[in-house]
Amino acid sequence: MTTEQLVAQIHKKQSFLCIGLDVDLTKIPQHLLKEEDPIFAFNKEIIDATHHLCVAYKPNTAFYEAYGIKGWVSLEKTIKYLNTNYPDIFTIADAKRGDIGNTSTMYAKAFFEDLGFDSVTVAPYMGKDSVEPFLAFKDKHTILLALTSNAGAFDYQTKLVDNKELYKQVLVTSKTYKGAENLMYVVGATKAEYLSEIRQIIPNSFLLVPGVGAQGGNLADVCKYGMSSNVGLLINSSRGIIYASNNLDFANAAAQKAQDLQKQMKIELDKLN
Ligand SMILES: O=c1ccn([C@@H]2O[C@H](COP(=O)(O)O)[C@@H](O)[C@H]2O)c(=O)[nH]1
Repeated sequence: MTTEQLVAQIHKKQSFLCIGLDVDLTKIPQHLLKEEDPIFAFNKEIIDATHHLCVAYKPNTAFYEAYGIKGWVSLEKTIKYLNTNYPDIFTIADAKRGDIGNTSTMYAKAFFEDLGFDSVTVAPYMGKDSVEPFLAFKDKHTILLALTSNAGAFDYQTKLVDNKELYKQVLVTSKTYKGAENLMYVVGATKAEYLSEIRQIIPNSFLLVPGVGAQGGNLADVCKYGMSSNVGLLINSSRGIIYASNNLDFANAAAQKAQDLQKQMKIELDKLN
């Protein structure tokens, strides 16, 4: 999917919500455990109930890898289900990969070609030759970790390197990479106060913003400081939506939570006009 197509979907749905599919078998409704593939059964119901309220889904691969080969099969079924039934949805493999060049190429093939995701999250710390292999794929997006939502973000990301915070070095340097037009960046909703300065460096790049809901980030603050003229935001909520209920009504409860966020997003989008 191109960035222009993503922006068009945001305006059509009046939403820049990304729903995180972080499936933990200890948290899903018990009746689904009788299904042959409980993870996929859960995802399918969540997706069918919420697809009209969001523009993106983000399975975090850790939640699938934790279940071994069965988990990987559930991930594959989930992305195929999305691509077949909801081709206008932007898909994010939250895998936080990155390695020496030939290995990064294999990661990119795995997520873009084999699984068919639109984007993958990548850690920037092995540098240019670890990121550019992902950028070589047409109409696929590489989402670099810039300033993450967790407390440990302050361990390294805000430290000065050549008189500039490391996360700013990541933003400035990555803009020079071949294929940089397909870069997006992760900035935590818990770091909203940094967004004005981030926007001075990358005025129009899309930001994937996790950390609203369970982690305490505030949607209005993210929009106030982080929204660009092309919207430029995908705000993610995982636990706050998918675990709204663990009863039979779980998918409706998830849709209600998603709608609450979508309504707030509509108000923010109206301010752009
Ligand atoms: O800085 C980051 C980068 C990634 N994440 C991931 O996003 C979701 C957040 O889940 P919630 O349940 O909405 O808190 C999860 O997959 C994280 O691994 C992040 O939180 N912060």
